[in-house]
Amino acid sequence: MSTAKLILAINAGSSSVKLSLYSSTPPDSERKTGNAPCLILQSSVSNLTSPPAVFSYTHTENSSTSSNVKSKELPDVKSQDDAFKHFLEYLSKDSDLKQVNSGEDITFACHRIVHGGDYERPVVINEKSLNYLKELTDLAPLHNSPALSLVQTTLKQLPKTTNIAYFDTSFHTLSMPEHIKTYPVNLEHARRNKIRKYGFHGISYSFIVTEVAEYLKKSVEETSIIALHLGSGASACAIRNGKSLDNSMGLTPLEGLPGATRSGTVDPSLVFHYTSNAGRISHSGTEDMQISKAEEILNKKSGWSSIIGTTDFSKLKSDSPPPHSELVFDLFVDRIHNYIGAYFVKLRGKVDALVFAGGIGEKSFELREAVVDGVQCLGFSLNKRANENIEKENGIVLNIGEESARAPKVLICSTDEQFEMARECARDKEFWSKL
Ligand SMILES: Nc1ncnc2c1ncn2[C@@H]1O[C@H](COP(=O)(O)OP(=O)(O)O)[C@@H](O)[C@H]1O
Ligand SMILES: CC(=O)OP(=O)(O)O
Ligand SMILES: [Mg+2]
Repeated sequence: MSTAKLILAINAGSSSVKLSLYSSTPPDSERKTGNAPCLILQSSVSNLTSPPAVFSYTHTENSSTSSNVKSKELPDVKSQDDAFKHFLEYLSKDSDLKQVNSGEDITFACHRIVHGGDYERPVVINEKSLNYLKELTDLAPLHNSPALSLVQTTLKQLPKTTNIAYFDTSFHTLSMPEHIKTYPVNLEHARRNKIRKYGFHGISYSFIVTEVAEYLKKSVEETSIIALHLGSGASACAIRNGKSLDNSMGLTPLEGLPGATRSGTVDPSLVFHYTSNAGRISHSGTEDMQISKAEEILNKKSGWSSIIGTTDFSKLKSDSPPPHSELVFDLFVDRIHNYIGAYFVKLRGKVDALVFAGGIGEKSFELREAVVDGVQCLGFSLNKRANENIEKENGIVLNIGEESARAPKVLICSTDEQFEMARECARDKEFWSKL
């Protein structure tokens, strides 16, 4: 009898929901590494911030099944929860997927929850942990609330499934030094109110450093990189000897690089000049999310979409780019340079690679070229042909740098937060022992 169980990994991003279904046997008591989960199905709903939303659904073992969907527009899907419900309904009607007869077949649901507060590792979702996470919703206004509504939907629709929360913050929490985590404000007040730098995209950075280390044939503990996760939310991370040293995001995912709808770092007094009622509660806040007008503007009405009118970054280099496209492109490259320069210094120049990831990092060759062009002084150099022809290459990590024994590499990593959660889940004896 097979002991394999199904793991559904759910990644609610700010503009998308990405879902992957895996099968996995229980962790091996002999081997520490556990078993790599085996991918059965991949699905996503993207463009949630530039409707209509687009649905895709692919059986990995059966490329010819009629259940597969390449890209279908879903005009009625407006939120992450709508997207998840659409996926669950589609899955329940998919008679070609032999491994799933009903929702009861899914043993674990791994949820990406962006803000985990003080949680240092993943946690089973129960009343206590759910209440704690609800208290954090205001600290990740674009993420925690939608992700928790997916948790509620899972609890309702898949009542037999064990739900586990994985946090973007955990990767940074234990290793980021105190002087980097601390904001220069009254320490007592900051401690009482849990005000510090948390850092985000940690599930992605954990995946990236593991895969890059394997590519470089080094151990994770010997691998130091500057990683850029550039998607609807964008951040940079300095990883020293496999661990997070610094991340450009802060108390919330607003700090640092600009995003599709987020301003990133601005002079903090800008909010008082921008609107005189900045501190009032926003009308778009819900019962679960009490955000101020200033937070709403900086999180949802800023970023490049506020300048070019779309959250679709690929429009910047299209045949008819919107007005101010060049300004937005140059501004983004400039802010990325700020972090590469700073992190190169923080890593004392001991950098194995500059790594591009996320929707923009993986797809925009123009952005990669402009970024690398500006950091040649640090020894990075690009192979333009390789950079422009990555579609022809296979592999999770691709080299787009000029070959040189001494120079740091320039890499693209197809990041996979769903796989990272499933991989962690597959080797966690504690979670399996409670089944
Ligand atoms: N070919 C492309 N060129 C440039 N940007 C792209 C391309 N395809 C997708 N993107 C951008 O990637 C971003 C989404 O990245 P992703 O990491 O999937 O987002 P999320 O933050 O929702 O997880 C969007 O801003 C989208 O415009
Ligand atoms: C933390 C964050 O910004 O996530 P995403 O890029 O998925 O929106
Ligand atoms: Mg994302």
